[in-house]
Amino acid sequence: MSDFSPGQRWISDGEAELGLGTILSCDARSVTVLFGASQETRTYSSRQAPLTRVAFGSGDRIQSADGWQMRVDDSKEVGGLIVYIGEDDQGELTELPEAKLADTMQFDQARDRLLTGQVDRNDWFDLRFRTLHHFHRIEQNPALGLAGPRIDLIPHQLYIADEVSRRHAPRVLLADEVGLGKTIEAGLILHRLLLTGRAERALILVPASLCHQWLVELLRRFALEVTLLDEQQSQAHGAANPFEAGQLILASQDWLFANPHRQAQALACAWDLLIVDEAHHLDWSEEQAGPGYACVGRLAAEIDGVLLLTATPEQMGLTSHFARLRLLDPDRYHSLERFREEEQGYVQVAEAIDALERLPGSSTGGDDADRERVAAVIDEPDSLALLDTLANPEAGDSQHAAARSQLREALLDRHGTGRVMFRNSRRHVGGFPERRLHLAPLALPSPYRRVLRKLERDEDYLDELLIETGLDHPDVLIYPDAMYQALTDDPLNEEPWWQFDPRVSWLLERLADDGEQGFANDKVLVIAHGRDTAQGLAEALRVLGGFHAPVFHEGLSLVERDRAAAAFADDEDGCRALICSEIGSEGRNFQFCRHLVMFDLPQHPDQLEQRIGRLDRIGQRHAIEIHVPVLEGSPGERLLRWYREGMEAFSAPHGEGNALFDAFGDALAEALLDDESLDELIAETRALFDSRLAERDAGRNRLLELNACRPGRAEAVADAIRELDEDRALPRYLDQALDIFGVDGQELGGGLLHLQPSPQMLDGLPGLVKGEDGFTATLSRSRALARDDVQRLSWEHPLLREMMGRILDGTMGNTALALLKHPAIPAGRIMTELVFRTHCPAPRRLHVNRFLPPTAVRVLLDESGAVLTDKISFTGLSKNLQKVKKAMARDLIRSRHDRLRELLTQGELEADRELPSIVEAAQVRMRESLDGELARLTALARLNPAVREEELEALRHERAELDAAIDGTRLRLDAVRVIVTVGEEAR
Ligand SMILES: Nc1ncnc2c1ncn2[C@@H]1O[C@H](COP(=O)(O)OP(=O)(O)OP(=O)(O)O)[C@@H](O)[C@H]1O
Repeated sequence: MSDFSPGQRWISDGEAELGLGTILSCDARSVTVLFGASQETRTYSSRQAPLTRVAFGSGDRIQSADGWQMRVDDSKEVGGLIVYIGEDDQGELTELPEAKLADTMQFDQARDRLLTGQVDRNDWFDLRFRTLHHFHRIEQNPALGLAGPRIDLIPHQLYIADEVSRRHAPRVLLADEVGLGKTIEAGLILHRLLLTGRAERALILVPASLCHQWLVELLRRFALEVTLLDEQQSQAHGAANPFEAGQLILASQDWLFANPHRQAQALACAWDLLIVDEAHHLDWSEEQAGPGYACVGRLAAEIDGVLLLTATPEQMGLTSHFARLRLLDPDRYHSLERFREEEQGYVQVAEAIDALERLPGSSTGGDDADRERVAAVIDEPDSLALLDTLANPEAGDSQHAAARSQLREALLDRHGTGRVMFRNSRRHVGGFPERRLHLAPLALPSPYRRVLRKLERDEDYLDELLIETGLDHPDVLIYPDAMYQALTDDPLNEEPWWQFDPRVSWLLERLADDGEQGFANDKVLVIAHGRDTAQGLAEALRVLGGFHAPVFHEGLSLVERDRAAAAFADDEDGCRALICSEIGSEGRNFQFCRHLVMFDLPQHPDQLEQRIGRLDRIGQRHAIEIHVPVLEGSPGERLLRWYREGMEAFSAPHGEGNALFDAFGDALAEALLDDESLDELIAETRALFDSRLAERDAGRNRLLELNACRPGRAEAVADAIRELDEDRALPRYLDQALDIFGVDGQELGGGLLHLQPSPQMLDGLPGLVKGEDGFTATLSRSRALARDDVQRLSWEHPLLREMMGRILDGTMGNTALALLKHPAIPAGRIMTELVFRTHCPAPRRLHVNRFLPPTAVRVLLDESGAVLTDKISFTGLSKNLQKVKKAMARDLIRSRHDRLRELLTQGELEADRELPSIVEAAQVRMRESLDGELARLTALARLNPAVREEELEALRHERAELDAAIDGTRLRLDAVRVIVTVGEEAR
């Protein structure tokens, strides 16, 4: 057709991704086009070629094949070809023939796509606008990143996760008591940082025995897929750095700490977050740092965000505890001496915080006393000013509340372990099951008795025994089976310990007993201190009772351990008993079981608590039955007395185990053979225990508790999550998005939905692969919690994030044309509905999205250019629109090309009017946040000379950079819909 001539530039309607095409040849029948950017040539029938002529107009930016750019002012036609006239990058007036346009020119901007006739479906445009609207709304929701995971809303966890993940580079010790959900807290923090784009890469280091559990929890609860790395996997990467194999790497501490080469590789990668579980094993002393501490120390020096998890932070002693805090915040924890002194002052600070709650009021006596209590612990001018505000009756309630909360924060932050450590205890969280102790006194068998009597008679024999057995003191006393085994000269001919040890026959009886305290119909977890004991016991049950129980100890491979744990967890065919060694079971979740047998006792009270913590965890629905077989007259029995009478170790966690062990551990070892010294020791232990409890309630722990969960804030987060859970827009959006992406959703009843890819599905989506079965999901949190096989759909689910991301990052729905029938508007008029989006280019490390998420500005113009935005809402308009065939849409656009171009330019000016208020609001948010942080550091610097000036400077610099970045925000056209009015006859 005569429309075509060689050298003209056209674009394919159906394959816009081919780029800008050039007509090579044409005649009456066919036209051949070369698409230079994709090296493709296409020949079409001249009469029906799906091509649109590319013609730019005034204001458009175009690129030349030589790389320079031009803003078009005008154009002329020379021999059927367009020549553009405008200013180049240097502001010089110049000409550019269309043949010289860059083949690679992108037509992904809404403006270009529209003007070149590329229109998407009307419902895509609709979805795009709604996506932008919801994305902006959700990005700003205070619960973002905490609402998606499949967890129960437990206040102390939500508070910690929210508080920590708001921080720029969180570095904290999560130290809740065993089983209160530290893994969940760490998962929530990680999830939020990833979702908000403030972290991309995380390294998670956990004991080998917990690798699989972490892997499963992160996937099942947080929909996070992590890469589990071990030596074998690493070797498969050859010379490449295996830590680059994924964004989220999970690795065993045992492996990494022992492997300097792999440590160097881990250090060579960029990470945003380091998570270290069971961090009490990172020990440090002034003479020497353990290998774990050294490795984590090096990583923590490089990585901005660090989460250390431990239920028993002081298990390795106060010095190690302090060293771990220093690793997190070297500025705050610069001197052990000072740290110790500070701890003495905590009672006063805790009292001051309680007094703060009672302020303000008139100047009556009681209030004065409270004010003095607060004044006694502060001397910084900012805090004094806050106290003055509280004392000022003229200040309103909200000013009082704000001053109180800031002062509280300052006190918690500057005194005590405030910002760095979070420790919740069952005592103040509440709602945990009762613990019941059942003792089974058993006669001491003669092979054990013989040795013990000799030890009691002959003081020197202990040294001989230690040499002979190679065991440590007091292990040799409290683990008689190990002692016996070590003394056995000829293991083949002498009977094994389990043949005569009455604890074995007792256990077998219990396993067969179907009474209330028997285990015939129940699961039981058996923990023994040593791995050899655990193995021997399993053999004994098999040989003597035909009872099969898997063993779980540190010597097993990961797979073997996981297999054992899975066999135990299995409700249907699983085994009833699992035998664990001390270290092997740490951190594991066994709350589906209520019976715990302590086959022997550990030496350290924190280990005792770790044992009970396997069962006493969130999710435990029964009272916990703790069974201890006791060999009468043995050191083990004396140890039991120390635990029970000295510190009530079996009734509830008290967190004083390490202090008591530090004070009396040595004396205890001596008293294990002597009842008289034991009585004295128990009395002393009890006295210290009682006094520490009293002190704790007033001082350090009171401060920790105040800091670890602030109920008001926790409730606010939970409310925000519930609001998202109940968001009625979600099912509507989901319906529309699934339909457009080609996913079939089938209601299964009971709030369940089965999602299945349809043959038309647009590419693969998370969990959905064409030709494969999909997955079952629910919007309900409680249903998802009740059923492991059902996924929970939320705004944060990967499927929704992916669909939203594809829409917002791509061109999908950024142009449309629709018809509007309206009796009051003459037919043939056009309206343009323009959607602009804020763009704030800034380095990623600034996380500018926290203050300014992509924000939409909608402008609706009628043909005359009148602004109708406020008169006709998006929804009001949208529901009255009708779709139109693409070819007709292209013709309509072609026919109104020039007017559309003018309207687009006018729309830009209209939208720009909105920009200053958007920028200003973001600036206010940014300043509130950073100025607070700056004030905190400045105040800390006054108390703590180790806070470096460079650090304050860095923060000031960040504030300045953010300020400039936010100021540089521009609006860009994100999508445009042309609306053409039609008369009633078109109906
Ligand atoms: N909010 C929650 N919703 C549902 N389950 C939870 C929640 N919090 C914790 N749990 C479950 O309770 C158990 C204990 O949680 P978690 O493992 O996080 O505790 P922990 O403090 O890390 O324990 P440990 O001190 O033994 O390492 C886990 O099985 C976990 O899945």
